[in-house]
Amino acid sequence: MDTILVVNAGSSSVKFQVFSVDGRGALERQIKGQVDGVGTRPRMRAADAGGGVIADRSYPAEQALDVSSALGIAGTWLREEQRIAPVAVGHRVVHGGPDYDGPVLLDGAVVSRLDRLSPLAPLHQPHNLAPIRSIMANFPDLPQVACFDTAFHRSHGALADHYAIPFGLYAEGIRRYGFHGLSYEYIATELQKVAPGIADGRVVVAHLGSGASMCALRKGRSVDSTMGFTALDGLTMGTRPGQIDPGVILHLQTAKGMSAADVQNFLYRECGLKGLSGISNDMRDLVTSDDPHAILAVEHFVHRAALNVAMLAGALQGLDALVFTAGIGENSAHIRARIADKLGWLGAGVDAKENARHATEISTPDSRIPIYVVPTDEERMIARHTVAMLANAPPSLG
Ligand SMILES: Nc1ncnc2c1ncn2[C@@H]1O[C@H](COP(=O)(O)OP(=O)(O)O)[C@@H](O)[C@H]1O
Ligand SMILES: CC(=O)OP(=O)(O)O
Ligand SMILES: [Mg+2]
Repeated sequence: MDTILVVNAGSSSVKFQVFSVDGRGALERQIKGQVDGVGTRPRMRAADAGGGVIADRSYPAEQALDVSSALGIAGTWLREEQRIAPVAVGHRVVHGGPDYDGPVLLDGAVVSRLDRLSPLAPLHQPHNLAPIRSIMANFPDLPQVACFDTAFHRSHGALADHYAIPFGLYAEGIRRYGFHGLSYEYIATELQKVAPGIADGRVVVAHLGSGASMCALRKGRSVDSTMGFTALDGLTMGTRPGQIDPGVILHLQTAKGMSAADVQNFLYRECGLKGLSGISNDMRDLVTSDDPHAILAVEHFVHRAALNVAMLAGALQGLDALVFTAGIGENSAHIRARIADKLGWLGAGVDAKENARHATEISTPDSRIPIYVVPTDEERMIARHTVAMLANAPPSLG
């Protein structure tokens, strides 16, 4: 049986999965792992097909100071200890720019083109491309497929896609792309199974992780999202501010003499939960803290999330369901309850018991809006795209 490796480098973690694929293209997960706590408490964990732990290792912070080192840890373990020999590798690549509305088979020219988008996703794109280059150098015949966060949002209409800036800049690629599209695409397919009654309705999906965004789905397609040209806009995030008046940036440059590089570092690494709390970018550290700055940071996250649900409900002209997913959305009953509480005026209500056990449906029977928790699986989505790409490009299989 063939094996597919999937690599998903996020802003604070490296996730990977190994799938077996049978002759009909059906996928079965063999290994699921991640290296997280990058720069703070690096830890690699991996489980086998049955969910049994096959690795759980902690590393000194200086051994995984950045996502590249985390990629090295995962790669060495997969190669040397698990002896993985995949027939193809699927990668999450955050930014596809205006050129890509679907997955692409990678070669040197495509990688160069994607590299030009690195300034638009400095926390992700370089880490997405690093393993592609390294695999290309060491295994030049191994097919590699890039799957983009932006692709699923290409269904947006002009109103969602344009900024109110001179029209010609759109053709130069200055658009509201949206991100986390692989997660939303997966959730859209999952909803057909777990909540078929609402899967074709108007759904806001809240992908709340280290990077956080929301997507307005209508009939399973993205019609709007809180992120735009880059993954900076929208919600309060771990280290990114979310929505911010561009005047603040101008002020930082003119009054405080910050360079473009300073501002980039500030916006991607020093803001959000980390900047507000002065304590941590990790929601787990903040929800358990009674420090007033931590309390403000959590309240800000909740407030902005609730405002954005209402904004996207406006884009959808109604709301048939709200779905929570990703690290915070799947694991923090506390944050879910607080966001839902702020949506009480819309008729949203959370059942404390169902929420505490992370049930699929956590709303009360009389909630006007059904609320779901659906674990995302960007890697499985990437594996599906990779298998489909190989089926359409059989020569690469060899
Ligand atoms: N039990 C929990 N309570 C609160 N936050 C959590 C919990 N588990 C995970 N998280 C949050 O999830 C975030 C990671 O989410 P994830 O979707 O994996 O992010 P990314 O893909 O951007 O690295 C962590 O930063 C952490 O704050
Ligand atoms: C686009 C983005 O912010 O991704 P992540 O949440 O994985 O950092
Ligand atoms: Mg992620």
